[in-house]
Amino acid sequence: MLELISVSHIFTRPAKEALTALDHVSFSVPAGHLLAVIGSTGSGKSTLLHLLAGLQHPGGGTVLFRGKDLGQAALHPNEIGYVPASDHVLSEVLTVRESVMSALMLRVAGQTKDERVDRASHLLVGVGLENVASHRVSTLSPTQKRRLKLALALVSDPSLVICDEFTDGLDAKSQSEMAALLKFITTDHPARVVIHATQMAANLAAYDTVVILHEGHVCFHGPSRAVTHYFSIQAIEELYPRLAKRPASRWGESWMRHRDSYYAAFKLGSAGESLKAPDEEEDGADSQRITLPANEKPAAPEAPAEPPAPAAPPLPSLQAQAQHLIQRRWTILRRNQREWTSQLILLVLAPVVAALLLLPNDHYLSEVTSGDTSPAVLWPAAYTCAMGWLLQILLALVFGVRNGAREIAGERPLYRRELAGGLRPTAYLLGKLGFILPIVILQTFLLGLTVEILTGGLPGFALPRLLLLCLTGIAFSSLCLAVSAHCRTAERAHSQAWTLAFANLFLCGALLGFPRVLGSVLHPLVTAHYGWSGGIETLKGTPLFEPLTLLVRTWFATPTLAVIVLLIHFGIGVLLTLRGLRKTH
Ligand SMILES: Nc1ncnc2c1ncn2[C@@H]1O[C@H](COP(=O)(O)OP(=O)(O)OP(=O)(O)O)[C@@H](O)[C@H]1O
Repeated sequence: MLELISVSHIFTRPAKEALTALDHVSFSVPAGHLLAVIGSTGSGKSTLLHLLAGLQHPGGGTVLFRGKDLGQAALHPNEIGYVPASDHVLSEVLTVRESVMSALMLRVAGQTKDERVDRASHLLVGVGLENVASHRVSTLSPTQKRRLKLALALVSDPSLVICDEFTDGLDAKSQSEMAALLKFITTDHPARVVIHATQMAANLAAYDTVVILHEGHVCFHGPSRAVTHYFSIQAIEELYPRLAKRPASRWGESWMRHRDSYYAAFKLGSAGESLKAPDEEEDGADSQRITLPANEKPAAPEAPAEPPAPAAPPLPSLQAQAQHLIQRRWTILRRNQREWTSQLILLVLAPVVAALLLLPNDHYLSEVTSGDTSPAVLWPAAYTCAMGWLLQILLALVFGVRNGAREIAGERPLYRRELAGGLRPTAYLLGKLGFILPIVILQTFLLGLTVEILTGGLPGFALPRLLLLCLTGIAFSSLCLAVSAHCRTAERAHSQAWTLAFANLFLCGALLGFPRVLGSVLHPLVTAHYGWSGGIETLKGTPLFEPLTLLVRTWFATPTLAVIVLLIHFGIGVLLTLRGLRKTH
C-alpha cells in the first residue's frame, strides 16, 4: 500500500512569494491498484510524482510505501519505475530492443546476456512493441514511444510505477489503449501500485480510483463513477470549469468533510449507502443521491493484507554501468552520421588550418635549424613558431568545446530518467570521460604530429610539446563538460563554453603580455596560457627562445609546471562536472 499523510511541498522563489505546490495531500492506494491523479496544469501532479519517485523530498508530511517511511529511507531505485512525460528521455538512434537491453544493463545486476534478451523480449511483448523491436526509436509513433518508456520503467519489475502524462496529447483510441495497458501492467505483478498523473479526464473507468488535484489540494478521491456526482456535473468534461468556480482551498476543505463518508461508502456491502454531493449542503444545488456499489475496491487505509512483493534486483556495479555507457555512447556516435562527420571534419581540418598558417613561413624555421641566426631570419622564425604553437593550443580549445559542451546538457532528460532508475552520477561521469578522452587525445595528437611533420620538426623538444597539447585538450574538454553539467540546455552550454574559450584567448597572456601582478592572478585560471607557455619553454636553449621572450614579454611556465596546472584544471573540470550531475539529482 502507498499512503500519503498530509504531504505538503512549498517552492521558494527568488523575489516572489513562496508557492505551495502541494497542500496537506492525503490518500492511500492499496496494492494491485491503478490510480489516476487528475488536475489541470500547475495543479501539483508532477511535484507529487517527483516526491513519490524520490526525485524531491517533501516539505512536510509522510509518504509510506509498504509500511516504509520514504522520508526516512528512500525506496531502492529498482522498486520504482518512473515514466516521465517527455519523449526526450529516449535515445533516438538506438533500436527499441537496444534501449530495453541498455536499461537492463544499467539497472539489473547478475543477468547473463541470454537472460537479458529473454527479459527484453518478454517486456516488449507485454507493452506491444515486439513487431518494432529492431526499429530505431526515432521512427516510432508517439504511442509507441510511450510504450517503450513504460517498458524501460518495468525492466526491474518495480512495485511502484509512476507515469507522468502517459495518455496526454494522444487521440481518443490511443488514450484508451494506453489506459488499458496501464491496467494490464498493474495486474501483471502481485503487489504493484500504478499511478498515472494526467490532465485528461477521459477513460476514467479504466482506473480503480481517481484523485482530483486542484492547485495543490486534493478535491476528491474515489471511483471515477462518483466524480460527476461529487461535483454535481453532468459529464466529466465539465470538471475543470466546475473546479474553477471555487477557490482550491474550499474544494480541499469540502473534501476533508466528505472524505470519510465517501470512503466508507466505497467499502459498503451489498446494501450500498446513499451519499450527498457537497453542493447539496453548501450551494443548495439540486438534490442528487448516489448509491455506490458494493464491489468497489476499498480506498481506505484498512486494506487487506499486502501480497508479498518480489525483492528488488541489485544494481550493477559502478564499473559495469560506466562500461556500458561508454559502449553505448560509441554506438550512438557510429549511428549518428551528422555527429561523426563533424568530428571527422574537425579531425582533418584542424591540421590543415595549422599547415596553411605555418607553411608560407616554414623556410624561416628551416633556415634557423640550418644555423642562420641573423635577425632577418630569427625574428620571423620566432614569430611563426609562437603563432603556430598558439594556433595549435587554440584548436585544442575548439576540440574541448566540440567534445564537452553539448555532451551532458544535450541529454539531460535521458540522464534524469536513468538517474531515477539507479544510475550513479560517478558512473555517468566515467562514461563521458571514457568517450571524450580517446577522441581528444586522437585529435590533439594528430594535430601536433601533422605540424611536426609538415614543418620538419619545430625547434626544441617535440614530445613534451605533444603531451602539453594533449593535456590542454583534455583539461579544456573537462571544463566544457563541467559547463555542460551545469546548463539546462545544450545551446546554453555551447555558448557558455565558447565564452570560456574566448576568455582563454584574451587572457592567454601571449597576446596581451599582462603585467606581472595581474598576470600571476589571471594565468592560473587560463588553460590556454599554460598549454602555450609550457610549450614555448620547450624552445629554451634554441636560438628562437630569446627573441620570443622579447616578442611577447610574458611569463612562461616550465613544461613540468604546465603539466601540473593542466592536470589541476582537468581535476577541477571533473569535480565540477560531478557536482553538476549530483545537483541534477
Ligand atoms: N522548481 C520549481 N520552482 C518553483 N515553482 C515550481 C517548481 N516546480 C513547479 N513549480 C510550481 O508548482 C506548481 C505545481 O507544478 P507542477 O509541475 O507540479 O504542476 P503540474 O500539475 O504537473 O503541471 P503540468 O501538468 O503543467 O506539468 C506550479 O505552479 C509550478 O509553477
